[in-house]
Amino acid sequence: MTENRRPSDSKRPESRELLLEVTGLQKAYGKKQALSNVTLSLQAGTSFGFLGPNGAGKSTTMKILTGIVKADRGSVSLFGRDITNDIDAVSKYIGYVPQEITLYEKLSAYDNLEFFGQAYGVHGNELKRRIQEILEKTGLIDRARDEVQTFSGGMKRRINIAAAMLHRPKLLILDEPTVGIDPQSRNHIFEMIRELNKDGVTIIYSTHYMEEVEVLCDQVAIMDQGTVKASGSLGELLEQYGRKSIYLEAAGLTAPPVDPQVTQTRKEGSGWILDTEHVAGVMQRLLGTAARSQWDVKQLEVVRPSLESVFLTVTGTALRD
Ligand SMILES: Nc1ncnc2c1ncn2[C@@H]1O[C@H](COP(=O)(O)OP(=O)(O)OP(=O)(O)O)[C@@H](O)[C@H]1O
Repeated sequence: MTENRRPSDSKRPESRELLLEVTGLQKAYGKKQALSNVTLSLQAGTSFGFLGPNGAGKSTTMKILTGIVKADRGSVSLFGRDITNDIDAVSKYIGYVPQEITLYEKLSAYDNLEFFGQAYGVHGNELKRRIQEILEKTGLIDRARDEVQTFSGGMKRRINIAAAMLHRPKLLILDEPTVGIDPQSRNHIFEMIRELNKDGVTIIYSTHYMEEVEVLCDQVAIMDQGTVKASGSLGELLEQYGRKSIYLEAAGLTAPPVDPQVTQTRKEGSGWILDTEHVAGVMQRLLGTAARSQWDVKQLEVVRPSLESVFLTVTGTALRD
């Protein structure tokens, strides 16, 4: 994992322009209802994490946003304009990095970028300049003339992201871009995304890795079984759904202490996790009991709510199930 930098909550969404509005999307593949009702809105400049297990419907939603898949119902508008059947607006304003790498293996990185740039309507010296600039951001400028088939999966992915950026889209959609790639490429990809976002590009980033959302995104939607179960800033989700708990480890404590304000307990390592909405009161009573009962306390601390616990509360299952 790269450095633990989290985008600040000070980028208040309400001060931004509404970029994307998705309302009531439904999609079935035969009998399989992939999306039952997807509604979300996105402010310009957001780095938006789309979190959910395999099969939740993330890719289908992204494909509808990019016009690759047609929704059975619902609408998508960009800057207030309905883009459901407006392929020109989609290709002008949106860059899409699909889950599968789409590059020509026998072409060099440079030639691939030239091809995709032209396909997006960028030509001549302007295209050359943008390719040079984007290659520098990928960290692969030294490999520009090498065939893509000699690249690692992560290097290909970096070029794939670059290809989606040459027409300078306002919104970049990335579908699980770090699956199966090396840590070095992952760090590069994170840096590329952060830099793009800093330059004002809105990001939609789909993943089933919570830690990626935690370090990369300021807004999150949790998706499960074809709907958005919860969305908001990371801080809002942690506040609303995160389980607050206390970790207690004491020598010889073979069962968790009983407290009326502890809702759930579970073993973790050599100690116990005690979930509670009343951290201060429970903590105080635990300290009292520990002193009276002469527990040999090794560790007693408040555990910060995690996105993992938010996911558990919202969906009823752990993401890694
Ligand atoms: N072309 C298709 N034909 C039939 N079923 C499909 C098709 N594409 C997706 N599905 C089904 O629709 C549901 C949602 O899939 P989708 O790929 O959108 O989920 P996801 O959250 O992106 O998952 P993953 O992380 O595996 O990509 C799944 O049950 C999937 O099997």
